[in-house]
Amino acid sequence: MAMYWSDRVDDGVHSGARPPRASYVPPHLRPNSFVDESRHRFHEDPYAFDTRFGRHRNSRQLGRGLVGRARGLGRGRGGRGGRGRSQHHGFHDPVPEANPFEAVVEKFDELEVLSENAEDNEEAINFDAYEDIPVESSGENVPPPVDKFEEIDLGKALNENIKKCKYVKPTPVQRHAIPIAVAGRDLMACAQTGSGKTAAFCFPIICGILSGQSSGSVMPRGARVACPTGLILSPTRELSCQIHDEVKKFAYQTGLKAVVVYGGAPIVQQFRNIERGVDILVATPGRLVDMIERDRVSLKKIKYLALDEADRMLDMGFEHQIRKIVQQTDMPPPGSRQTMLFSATFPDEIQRLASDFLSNYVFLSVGRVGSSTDLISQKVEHVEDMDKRNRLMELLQSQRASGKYGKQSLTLVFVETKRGADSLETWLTSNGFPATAIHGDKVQLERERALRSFKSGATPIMVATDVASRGLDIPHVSHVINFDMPRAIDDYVHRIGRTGRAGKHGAATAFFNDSNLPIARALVTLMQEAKQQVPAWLKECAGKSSHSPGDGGGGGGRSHRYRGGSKFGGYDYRSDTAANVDYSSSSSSHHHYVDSRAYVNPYATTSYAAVPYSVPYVADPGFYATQHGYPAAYGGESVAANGWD
Ligand SMILES: Nc1ncnc2c1ncn2[C@@H]1O[C@H](COP(=O)(O)OP(=O)(O)OP(=O)(O)O)[C@@H](O)[C@H]1O
Repeated sequence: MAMYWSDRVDDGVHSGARPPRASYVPPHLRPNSFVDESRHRFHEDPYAFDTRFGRHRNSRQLGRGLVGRARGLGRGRGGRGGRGRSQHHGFHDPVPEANPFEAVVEKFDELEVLSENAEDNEEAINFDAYEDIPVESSGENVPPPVDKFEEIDLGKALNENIKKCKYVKPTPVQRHAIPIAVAGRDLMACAQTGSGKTAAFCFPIICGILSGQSSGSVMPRGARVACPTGLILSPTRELSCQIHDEVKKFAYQTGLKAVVVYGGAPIVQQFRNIERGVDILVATPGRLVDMIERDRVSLKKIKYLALDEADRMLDMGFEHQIRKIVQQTDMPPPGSRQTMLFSATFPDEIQRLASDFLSNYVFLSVGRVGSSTDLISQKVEHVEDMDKRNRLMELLQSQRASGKYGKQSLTLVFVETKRGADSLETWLTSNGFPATAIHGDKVQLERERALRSFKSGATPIMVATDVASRGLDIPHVSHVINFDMPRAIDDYVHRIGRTGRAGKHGAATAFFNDSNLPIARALVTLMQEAKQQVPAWLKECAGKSSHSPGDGGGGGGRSHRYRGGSKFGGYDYRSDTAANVDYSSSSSSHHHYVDSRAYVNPYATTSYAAVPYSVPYVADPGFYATQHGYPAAYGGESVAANGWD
């Protein structure tokens, strides 16, 4: 008998004789009814992308049975600081879905699937785009990479789900990270945005729990404390929900239970969800701490801990909570659990902090740490603040004129402040451009509504603060506009990474003026690495900014980790002999690959020694913040208030 998704994953099913109230359906569980049934076409970028990656798409329509869904009823009241009364809207509650892959079909239909037979799909996705990415791994006895999922013993059920997801072969980060993690090693992995890091930590957790026959999901009758075996932490509610959806797909029909808990949603409902048992808990840190303090979650059985957006999780906004969760609870210590840290950016001072949580770990970087993918066509324009709206309007008008506007071509506009987001949304809408906005002052229902409206194309423009900058995997985002530049280059990398994902192309436009000078140098370097054309005026700005006092020479909060010179992979801070003299022992190894072809670069280690812009590590948690310009706060808003959960 077919197993229904809602039967397996305990998401807070309304039980008992009373029929469930029709409830608000969060976007993560809702199939996209707006998706055009005609063939999706690869979007074209506004800046004449290289079209060599374009492939013919299969005309076969994948089945898209309508999935039962409930209609939203209540409207959360708006208001600052989440003061709006939050009725029970069934946040991320279960919706009777026939099968999680029904909704997934649309998502994966985005991918270049050429044939129903997975075996024939070798070139289904644009893996060519990743072929020349340098890969570096370091640590003791690093397990070698694989070329196919079948080379790793992931178990029958997971393998079937991987096929259903149309993951024909692993992306480079998966190729390297999964064997390392499946071998039980701790891992710090850095890979470019949109390159498949989620699966890289989900597969080993699912496979490990299944093979270990752990039974965290079974709670004794009357027990109220949930004891998950796997814990995945992420910085935002939306990202946690997205990861939860991914885990559910990958763990479909395995018997594993995945639950998500996050702030802004009714905790009582989430208690009910975890009471039904949980193997893999996906959480935002604040809500998890709350649950631990109320003795409703115990971490004593944790065998797998993954931090997505790990550098964000360990910087000043979250470090305290993460330390509390990882070091001040009953969670087994490093060595007794397996810890995996993933991000597209990994400043070396954060690497140092992170090593507190790891044991004999492997450092893996796919591409240079903090680099952006060259699938994104980047453009920087000099625009004064007072001209930004007009310029934005021009860009949107030209997109509309060329047909690159609408539900198949979404535009994400990043601004610095929440107030700025609201005001730009209003202005765009009143000028005939349907827009929505997402930021941390909106109640969760409004955030989800905004995201849903954007994803569906009902409002093909979304104005966002950094709350939407990391991790979100939204199909059809073809253009990211940095209306306000971020203060740190890493934030720029994550923001533009909302486009150009999974081998697709995207475009990013940044409005730059003198107030952004501190980021100029890092921006130029980043663009040059990604083979982008850098305007001469920007190079001049970079020349000026490199001499700015206090920026360490690189600007953008990155100078101290921007190790010039090496063309290979990333940077494991342990390679810095000054930082870790023991590391250069003969038992450790340092591998460089170009893609999966083993390539040993004899000069790599020494190349790191040439650190032109290095500044000393300061054991001061405020240091990283200072580098990111946080103490001055974003326009008077604290980092936490900026929307991080
Ligand atoms: N092996 C694969 N084959 C096909 N598609 C894949 C594969 N792995 C991942 N994807 C798809 O690629 C997209 C990006 O993956 P994911 O969100 O995990 O990227 P990421 O590296 O975590 O990005 P970010 O740094 O922005 O968080 C997703 O839509 C995912 O389903």
